[in-house]
Amino acid sequence: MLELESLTVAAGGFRLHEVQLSVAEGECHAVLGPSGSGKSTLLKAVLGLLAPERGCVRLDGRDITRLPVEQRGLGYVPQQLGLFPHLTVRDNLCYSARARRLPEPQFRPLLEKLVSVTGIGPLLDRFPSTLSGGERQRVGLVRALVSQPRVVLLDEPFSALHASLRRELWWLVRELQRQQRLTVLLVTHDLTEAFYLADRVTVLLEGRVVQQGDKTAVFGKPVAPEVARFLGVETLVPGRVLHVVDGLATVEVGSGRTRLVALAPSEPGPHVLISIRGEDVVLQREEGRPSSARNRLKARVVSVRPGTPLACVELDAGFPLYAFITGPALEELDLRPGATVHAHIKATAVHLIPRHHE
Ligand SMILES: Nc1ncnc2c1ncn2[C@@H]1O[C@H](COP(=O)(O)OP(=O)(O)OP(=O)(O)O)[C@@H](O)[C@H]1O
Repeated sequence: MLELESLTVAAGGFRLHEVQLSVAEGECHAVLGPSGSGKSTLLKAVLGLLAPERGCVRLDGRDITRLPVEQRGLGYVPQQLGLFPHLTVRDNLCYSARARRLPEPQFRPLLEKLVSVTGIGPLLDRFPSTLSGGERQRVGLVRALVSQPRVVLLDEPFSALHASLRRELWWLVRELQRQQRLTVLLVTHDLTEAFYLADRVTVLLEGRVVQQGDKTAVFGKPVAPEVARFLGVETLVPGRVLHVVDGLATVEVGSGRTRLVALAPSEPGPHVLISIRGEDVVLQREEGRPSSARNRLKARVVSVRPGTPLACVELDAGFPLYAFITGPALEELDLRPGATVHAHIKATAVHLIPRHHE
């Protein structure tokens, strides 16, 4: 298990504050946050490239905070991939395994498998400077995994790859996690990647942990408006809780003409921010179709933004509401600006973020 306790790190004028984080064996933990929030600084401190001001890093209960990088037993795929320019791809790949004195028969089968899955076989005799960004990323990933570290730190490892290869490598990482109980600490901008790969996530904003937990809970129930915005929640409107009965809250939206039913907020208090993910809004052209959704709103289409795989439909439901639907559904429903639709939203998909300042 990898544990960070009250880790405080300074990098120039920037400071990462009191980070508390633990990754269980075989688990993938994603650190998410906007550019400049301190994600790479966090990884560098775990790896030993930056000395923390306070706090500690433990691996299986052992304090490794002051150990040199090479003695920590961590695999690392940095953003700047750090491949040795004077070594061929093949020698780069074998370097860390040999440095860890792994006998060839022990890493050869895994190396061959990784080379084949990532498609870097034709690159083995080339030098890093001749590779494209995506090729370098694949080589960097294979190099980190082939030395069979128990914990691997990945800093935006798939960002230069096209979508299909990226997904294939997600599969690979997941498979290695299952087979070898590989523990992964992943830094990414890509929310889909985090959702696919991670078991738990930490959201960093301006050097502080603002939310941490199971990925479904964090994505579904952001604790603060900034987290909701960062996690791509489209609908965020102020509301007022009118009453709570049996765990269900009735909320007045915006100016008060529309009401929604939601799960009760985590803290009492009337003022909330209502957060609804676009994927959770189901659209119908005709009224009266059976539905288990507690919220059924008549709305007008304001605009349609095509996209792959989901289009974004902006609606006026008495408040600005955004729905994500697939291309075929968009055609089937023939949604154009001005059209009337019915938006169905389950109470469990309406999340209320407490607001303290009113
Ligand atoms: N050595 C340094 N000197 C000065 N500022 C630094 C130094 N290292 C990092 N910073 C600053 O610290 C902040 C956090 O940097 P960091 O690389 O950790 O962010 P990040 O969340 O990984 O960003 P990105 O997603 O853009 O990679 C940034 O504002 C960066 O400019």
